[in-house]
Amino acid sequence: MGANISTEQRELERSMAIDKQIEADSRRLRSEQKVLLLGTPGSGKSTIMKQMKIIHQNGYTPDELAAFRLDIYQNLVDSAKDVVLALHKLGLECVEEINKTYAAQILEYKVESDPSFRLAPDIANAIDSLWKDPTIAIAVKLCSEFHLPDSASYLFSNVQRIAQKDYLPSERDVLRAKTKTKPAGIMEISLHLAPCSIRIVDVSNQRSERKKWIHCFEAVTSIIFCAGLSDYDQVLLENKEQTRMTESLILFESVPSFSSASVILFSTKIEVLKAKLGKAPLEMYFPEYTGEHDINKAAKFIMSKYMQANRANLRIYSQYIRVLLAATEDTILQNALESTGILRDTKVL
Ligand SMILES: Nc1nc2c(ncn2[C@@H]2O[C@H](COP(=O)(O)OP(=O)(O)OP(=O)(O)O)[C@@H](O)[C@H]2O)c(=O)[nH]1
Ligand SMILES: [Mg+2]
Repeated sequence: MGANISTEQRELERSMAIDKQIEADSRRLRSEQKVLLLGTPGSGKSTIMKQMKIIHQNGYTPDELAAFRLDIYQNLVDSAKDVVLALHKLGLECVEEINKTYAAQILEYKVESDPSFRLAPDIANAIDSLWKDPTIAIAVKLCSEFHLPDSASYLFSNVQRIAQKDYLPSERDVLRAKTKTKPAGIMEISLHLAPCSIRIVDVSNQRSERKKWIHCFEAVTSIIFCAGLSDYDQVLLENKEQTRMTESLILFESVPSFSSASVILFSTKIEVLKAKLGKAPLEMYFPEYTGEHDINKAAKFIMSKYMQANRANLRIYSQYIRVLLAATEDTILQNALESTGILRDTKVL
């Protein structure tokens, strides 16, 4: 009899524990917001994830920072190779004779995948010298077909620090690097911001393999759509007829076919737009644009193109106005999410 009571008692306790767990789970699910980052490749989705980690999760540990070392070397060397190839393509020659030799060296150089690999001081000097060649400054300023990768000038300016033997990437370096993600890789970050939890999902390689990641839309509360403001003059490698902005607008227009969640339209790369307006006037691409080099007018105009693409009348919260207030590019990278309040002000969600 005693044994029976204790069995019943155990059953009851188990059942109560299960009920408690179900209740806790459903409370958690009710209060959990799932946010999906959407946007064309290079529009800044992973940079937002990194920002979240820095702002809300105490940033990166030294081991985590060290894990970015090879990516940063790779970004630096790839950007230098891009510069050399762009000079060749445009028929531009370096002013300094030595830089012609350095250019050849850069094209030959390979970053190895071994974690103990360190950037050779010779190659750092070659990149440093090439970057300072007067031809580059002229091409950057005047040549609309000379596209530097977004973080190239930052990485080139820091090349000697990056090439130090004991180099440990800083958080700023991490934000500037394009990290190699697995094809169709899905990254998630969970933030506990009372009174609710927010799970942000970043799906890389959204240009292809849509079938594989479309399930990420299930139960999505909001979508953060990243719109690169500087994309208007850049053609796609895959399709020379289309600019990155056209591709982005097409993706934005297709959102309602797979989700009815509210959309936060988040503009990125404002400082890249600012640097570009002089040499690639917006009116060359959109004759109806009349704002000349005014950064506020240009950003507003580009965002209006997205608003026009919102044919299904999604609920859109545009975030560019406050982002525009940030003056320098570093402030933008560091403050973009804080200033927009996307995650601090849960009412936005
Ligand atoms: N200057 C500047 N660079 C930015 C900004 N946002 C992103 N970047 C840079 O743009 C590059 C691409 O950004 P990512 O965040 O990797 O782009 P993504 O949307 O995740 O790209 P995929 O993973 O290929 O889909 C990186 O080098 C970033 O540092 C911005 O607001 N300003
Ligand atoms: Mg990414």
